[in-house]
Amino acid sequence: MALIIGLTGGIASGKSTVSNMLKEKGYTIIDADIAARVVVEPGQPALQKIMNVFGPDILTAEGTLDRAKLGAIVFHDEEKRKQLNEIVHPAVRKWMMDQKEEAIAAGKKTILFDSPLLFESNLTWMVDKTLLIYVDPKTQLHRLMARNGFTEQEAKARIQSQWPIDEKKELADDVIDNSSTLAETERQVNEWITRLRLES
Ligand SMILES: CC(C)(COP(=O)(O)OP(=O)(O)OC[C@H]1O[C@@H](n2cnc3c(N)ncnc32)[C@H](O)[C@@H]1O)[C@@H](O)C(=O)NCCC(=O)NCCS
Ligand SMILES: Nc1ncnc2c1ncn2[C@@H]1O[C@H](COP(=O)(O)OP(=O)(O)OP(=O)(O)O)[C@@H](O)[C@H]1O
Repeated sequence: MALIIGLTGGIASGKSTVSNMLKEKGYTIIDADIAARVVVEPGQPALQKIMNVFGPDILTAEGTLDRAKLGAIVFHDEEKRKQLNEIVHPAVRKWMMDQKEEAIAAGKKTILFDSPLLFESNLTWMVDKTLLIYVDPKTQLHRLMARNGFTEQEAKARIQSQWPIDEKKELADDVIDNSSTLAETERQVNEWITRLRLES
C-alpha cells in the first residue's frame, strides 16, 4: 500500500523547494502546477473552454495560453477565477490521479501531491496525510515579489486569492517552517522523513 501525502502551502511558501529536496531523496512528487499547464496545452478541451469564457485574445500569437494576461484577470476578479478553476481543476485532478496510479503500479511507496489549493479545493479526501510548507506572511510577500518581479500590489492580489497560510497551518497534520534558511528547512524535512519512517 502506498502512502499518499498532500504537500501544500501558500504561493511562494516553498512547496517546490521542499518537493525538490524530497525528489532528490527518491520520493515521487506529482505537481498540480505542472498538471495545470499540461491540461491547457493546444488541442486540449480545457483550452477551448477558456477561450469560450475569456475570448480569443487570451491566446498568444502562437496559439498557446497567455498566462500573464490570464493571471492579470483572475487574480483581481474572484468570479472569473472561479470560472477558470471550474474549467481547469477537474482536468488537473484526473491528470494527478492517473499519475498516482502509474506510480503505484511502478511500486512507489510514498507519493506526494504538491498542490497549492489542497484545502481551498477540498481535496484532502485524495490524500492520507497533509504536510504544510509554512512561511511567515512577511517573508512570503518578499519572496514572491523577488521571484516574480511583482509589485507589492500584484503579489498581495495573488496571496489574497488563497486562504491565509496561518489558517492552513491549523488544518495540516504536519508543518515544515520554511521562513529561515534552506539548511534549516532541509533539517526539518529530514526529521519529518525519519519521524514518519517514509520509504520511497
Ligand atoms: C492564472 C494562471 C494562468 C497564471 O499562470 P502563472 O504561470 O502566472 O502561475 P502558475 O500557474 O505557475 O501558478 C503559480 C502559483 O499561483 C497560485 N495559483 C495559481 N492558480 C491559482 C488559483 N486559481 N487560485 C489561487 N491561487 C492560484 C498557486 O500558488 C501557484 O503555485 C495559472 O495559475 C492558472 O491557470 N491557474 C488556474 C489553475 C490552478 O488553480 N492552478 C493551481 C494548481 S491546481
Ligand atoms: N528557505 C529559503 N530561503 C530563501 N529563499 C527561499 C527559501 N525557500 C524558498 N525560497 C525562494 O522563495 C521563492 C518561492 O519558493 P518556491 O518556488 O519553492 O515556492 P512555491 O511554494 O513552490 O511557489 P508557487 O506557489 O508559486 O508554486 C523562490 O524564489 C525560492 O528560491
